[in-house]
Amino acid sequence: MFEDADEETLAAISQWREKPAQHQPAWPDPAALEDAVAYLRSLPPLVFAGEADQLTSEMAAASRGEAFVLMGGDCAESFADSSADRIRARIRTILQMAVVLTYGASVPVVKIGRMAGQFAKPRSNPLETFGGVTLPSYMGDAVNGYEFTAEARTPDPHRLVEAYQRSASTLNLMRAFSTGGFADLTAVHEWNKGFMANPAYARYEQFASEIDRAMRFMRAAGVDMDNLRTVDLYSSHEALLLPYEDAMTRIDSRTGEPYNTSAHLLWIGERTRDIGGAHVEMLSHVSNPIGVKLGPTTTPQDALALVDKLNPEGIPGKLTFITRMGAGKIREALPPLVEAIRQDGRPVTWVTDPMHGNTITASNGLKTRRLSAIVEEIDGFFTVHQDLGTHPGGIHVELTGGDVTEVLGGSEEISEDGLGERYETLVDPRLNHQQSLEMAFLLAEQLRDVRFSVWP
Ligand SMILES: O=C[C@H](O)[C@H](O)COP(=O)(O)O
Ligand SMILES: C=C(OP(=O)(O)O)C(=O)O
Ligand SMILES: [Mn+2]
Repeated sequence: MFEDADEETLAAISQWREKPAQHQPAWPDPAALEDAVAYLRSLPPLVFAGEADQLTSEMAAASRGEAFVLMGGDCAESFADSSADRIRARIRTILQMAVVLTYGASVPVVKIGRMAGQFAKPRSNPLETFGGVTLPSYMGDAVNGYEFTAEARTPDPHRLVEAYQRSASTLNLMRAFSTGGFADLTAVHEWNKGFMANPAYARYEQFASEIDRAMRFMRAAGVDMDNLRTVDLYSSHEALLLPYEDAMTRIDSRTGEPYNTSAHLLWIGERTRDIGGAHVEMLSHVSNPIGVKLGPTTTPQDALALVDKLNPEGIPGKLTFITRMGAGKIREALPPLVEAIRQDGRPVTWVTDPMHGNTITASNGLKTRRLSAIVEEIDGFFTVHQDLGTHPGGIHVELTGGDVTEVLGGSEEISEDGLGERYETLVDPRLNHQQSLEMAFLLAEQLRDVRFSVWP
């Protein structure tokens, strides 16, 4: 399925080594890093080239307004939370949201987990000081431990191998859950009815009962519900750790093209999207669908340079811009980028990340976000695309399947005082299960007003 690269291809893939690489851990033992990378190179791919191609074509549909993308998962996955129960809860949340969004948009929802590999984080500060002691910041379980001790915080390359293993077992469960009956539309709909049983969500009752009627109609009209028992669920993560991503880059024997086999879709973070940097160089050589986070300082020239580098031929679905502007900035910051890309003509899939531009510090010092700001950024994203006649292609969110208290607001209001109760995230605050579903209902109401291009 995958074969050895010829010299020319290898040389092309390796060009990232000549470029400046931001946000790489200071590995104390380079020989141990090399050993871990050599071992990873000998391990099988986690995803297959044909699956990545399938996702490219689905991202292309989203760029044309014929599908809507839902990407979601932890800010930072952890080894401890890659248990069956936690993975199942996250997948269940994504599936429940997807049903609501599918009804709202009346187009297929492309489901992508921010999981099975989201184990590395860029940090604002490489060092953290606590009680007079300064140590390396936590950079994700693929690099170091969260515990504030010198031992845990020292980057350890064995963690790269564990990240691969955890990714493999997570992906195995994702595949099992998406095809083994867990994703059955009828069952997912029943879970949503369970959510709606809480009077806190009474304002979504009408929408939920419309979905219920649609389900009854499908059954009455003779739709074979047995055909609606499986879904496609893709994996994605930020391609941050270059040696790991390089080790997972393999040659597809069908086409001779390199693919990053650590996930279906890889994205480049806001902090590493420098056009002359190693991350952009690395992903310019693989055939997967690629995302790039774009913050409010992005210029139209930056966006066009990324298209030139990452999708010079304008392959539909190949390049997704994940904008994370902030609720107060998106209405000014996004239009010039969308205009420039439209004039250029090469297709881009536009996705909104309404989380990372809306991070605040609560009075008790915890990092948080307001659900109202998240919803406001989504609203700005839709408004900009509606005004320009372009397609809002999807949403990228940080969420978890559990009942955490990390994001403020929601109908089961989480206040600043309640934040500390179950604040479990290792890096950024995530929507809990209920807030995720509530956001899906709010978004679905908005999607109903969007004119998707498959509609007559
Ligand atoms: O998503 C992650 C964070 O926004 C990023 O890693 C920076 O976090 P920090 O400011 O806590 O370092
Ligand atoms: C670090 C992240 O985002 P960004 O690169 O947009 O800041 C993230 O998605 O967790
Ligand atoms: Mn984050």
